Amino acid sequence: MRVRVKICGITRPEDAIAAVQCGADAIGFILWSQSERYIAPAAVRRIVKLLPPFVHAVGVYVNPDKSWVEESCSAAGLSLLQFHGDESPEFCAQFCLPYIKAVRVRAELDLVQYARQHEHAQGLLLDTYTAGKPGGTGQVFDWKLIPATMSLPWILSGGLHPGNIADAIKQTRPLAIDVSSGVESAKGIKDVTKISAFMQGVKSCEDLQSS
Ligand SMILES: O=C(O)c1ccccc1NCC(=O)[C@H](O)[C@H](O)COP(=O)(O)O
Repeated sequence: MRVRVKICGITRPEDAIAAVQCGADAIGFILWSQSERYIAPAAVRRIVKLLPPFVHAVGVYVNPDKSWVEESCSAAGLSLLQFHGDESPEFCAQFCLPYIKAVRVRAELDLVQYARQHEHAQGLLLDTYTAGKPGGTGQVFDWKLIPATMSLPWILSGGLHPGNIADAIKQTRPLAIDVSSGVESAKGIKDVTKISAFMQGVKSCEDLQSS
């Protein structure tokens, strides 16, 4: 099966269109107002209307109020939720959309146990731990910390870019990958040349993926 790709931190329609034309499977929108990549739900909705069917519109939240998720996910027209903070499994599972749970990988965290706790998640998004920054850091974590087996599908994230994506896929064999900083020219502004080079890197691993 080919590796699925989510391009996160989209704020402009033209970047969403470029990502989809390059083969992205999911587009991520940061619905956490403290991010430089924040986008308001009404603006998300305008972009979502441009997406073809079967491309996921993912809303990214960090320790949100229940009411904010309810209000924004319906206003934005999301198809998938991504919780990127310390949300409990019960909190994440209470909405009418499927969710993925982001986890910031560090040696002292038991990912196998974490996956078991989030049994209702569609998958775990493995991201880099940086104190004080929930996500979108552009930093890589130590891929050796990924367990050989987990009870949930997982998505590789954190510091991926055109120059390391092929190695990342070869070394970790992820189901899916997620990128933000590595395909940007500035925070929230994507660079089509970088998106295209990133997707070429993914495609260069296709033989490996189907073997
Ligand atoms: O991108 C942000 O600003 C952000 C802020 C708060 C929580 C999550 C955020 N991004 C979520 C993502 O899914 C990013 O793509 C992921 O953290 C990887 O980012 P990067 O290392 O920049 O590729």
